[in-house]
Amino acid sequence: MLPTINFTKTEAYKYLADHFIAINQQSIKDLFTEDTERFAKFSILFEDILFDFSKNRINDTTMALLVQLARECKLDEAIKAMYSGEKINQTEDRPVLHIALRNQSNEPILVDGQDVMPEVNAVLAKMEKFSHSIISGEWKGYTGKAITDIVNIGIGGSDLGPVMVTEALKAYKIRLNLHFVSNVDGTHLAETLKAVNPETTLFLVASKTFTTQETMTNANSARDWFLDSGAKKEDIAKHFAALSTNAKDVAAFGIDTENMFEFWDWVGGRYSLWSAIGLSICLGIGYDHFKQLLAGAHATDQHFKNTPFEQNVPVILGLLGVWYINFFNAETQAILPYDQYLHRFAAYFQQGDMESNGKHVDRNGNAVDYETGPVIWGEPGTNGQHAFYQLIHQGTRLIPCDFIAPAQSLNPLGNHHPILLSNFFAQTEALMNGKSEEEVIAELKKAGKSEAEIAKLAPFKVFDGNRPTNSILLKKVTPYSLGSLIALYEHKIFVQGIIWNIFSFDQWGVELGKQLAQKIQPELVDDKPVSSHDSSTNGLINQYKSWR
Ligand SMILES: O=P(O)(O)OC[C@H]1O[C@@H](O)[C@H](O)[C@@H](O)[C@@H]1O
Repeated sequence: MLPTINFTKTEAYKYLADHFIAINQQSIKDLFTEDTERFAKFSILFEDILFDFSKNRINDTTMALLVQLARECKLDEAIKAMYSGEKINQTEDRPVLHIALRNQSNEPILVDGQDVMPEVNAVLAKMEKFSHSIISGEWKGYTGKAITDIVNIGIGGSDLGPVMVTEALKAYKIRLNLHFVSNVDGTHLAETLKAVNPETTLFLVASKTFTTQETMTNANSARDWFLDSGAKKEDIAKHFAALSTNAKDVAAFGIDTENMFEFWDWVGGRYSLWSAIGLSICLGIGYDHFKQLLAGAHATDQHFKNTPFEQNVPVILGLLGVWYINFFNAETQAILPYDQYLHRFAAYFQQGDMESNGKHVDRNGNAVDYETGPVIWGEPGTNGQHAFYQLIHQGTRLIPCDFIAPAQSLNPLGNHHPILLSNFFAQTEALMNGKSEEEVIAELKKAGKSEAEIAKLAPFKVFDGNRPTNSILLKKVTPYSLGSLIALYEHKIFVQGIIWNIFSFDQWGVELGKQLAQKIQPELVDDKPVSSHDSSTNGLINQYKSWR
């Protein structure tokens, strides 16, 4: 059982509330002037990842109190409970064990007294064998040709992780072309099918439950398309595989259970890229690289489990988020990767974070009276700079930002990378320092502006600064470092869920819309006007019927 402490009633929270008043008067810039050790103090080198959190609105007291908060909320007990396979996903009565999927130490992890590692390793071995035979061309399609294209059909956690990782590691691609179909909008599948040949395509139907409407609709249409191409029913075995926990429905769909890659109900959808759901990753970059991804995540798992909170990257990331959300009233968190390959990183953690911590009922079943999970958003730099950074620099809202960049480029083209990185360094400096009125006036004078022009323009050119950022500098994007980075963010979400006293591993909030859609679908079959809803929904449905 997880602790059920209301963090706003802790001693640390009370101290933090007082401390906030003091720190709110101070600028990060001044904090740097006061403390020459600040960078050394507030940065952590974890393997090949430098995590610099010194450009935050914190000092020694803040960090000590935040750590005290984590202790009072019994974060240590919660971490132990997760790692030992306790059923901490209490509303679904399941353990939360994505750490087992990458447990390279092979130390037993028990669920109901049974070690899960042999099963985990057996599926990994099956993935290894299968991906080798597809990549090598040994596996043949129904006309005897090698597979050239993989189409992963899945949605949510059965799509976003593999998409993000295969994009991030595109430089490691071996030979297969990867496609991802998630949206039930027929356009997604239709456009994908235009680009592939049924004789050389392997479909992966990725669904934990194997009941998700969008995925099953896309999978059925893909199967029809395949059979319409002249293939026979028995050829499905050569062109369809399933990644699922539901063997019964996989067999009913017509997929040979030999081609089923299993995982378990203790793997949350949004934490499943490490499981059989990662098969598209194996096929794209090869099993050895997939193993490296798992090894990187395992290193983070060890760090999270064994490192004192003061030096623990996910703990600090999580606590800083709490600091801004619950004391500074920040509503959003930006994730800004300065790496084109990481262009889906923020989108991936939109599900990871918002589906986990977008909750308003605490672990006692009571509505909370404080804010919980933030809105996660972001785009790769420098594109974001030319789009929404205006608001981050001069808008009215405080937006904590995570800047992420690799020191080494995988495409060292001319001077592109130094230009990219100079922007990465400049932005966090600018957000912290801002530009004072005196500086603006001096600049305008130098540019030869008149007194009147200066008075008119100066207010618009001032930057308040004092806007907090984390910088995460990776040596290089590799399968290993990416695995570590993803796991850092996963555990950050866990930390925040524990502090906010919410359940991070269920997702009841996605059900209502699904239920209503199921009810509406039969109402769309004929042209009769509907009157069973509110006037807006009736009006929209009836207009749709008259236009289609
Ligand atoms: O893998 P499945 O069972 O098809 O589920 C896909 C997604 O379905 C959504 O409804 C859930 O909110 C996600 O968490 C999940 O990842």
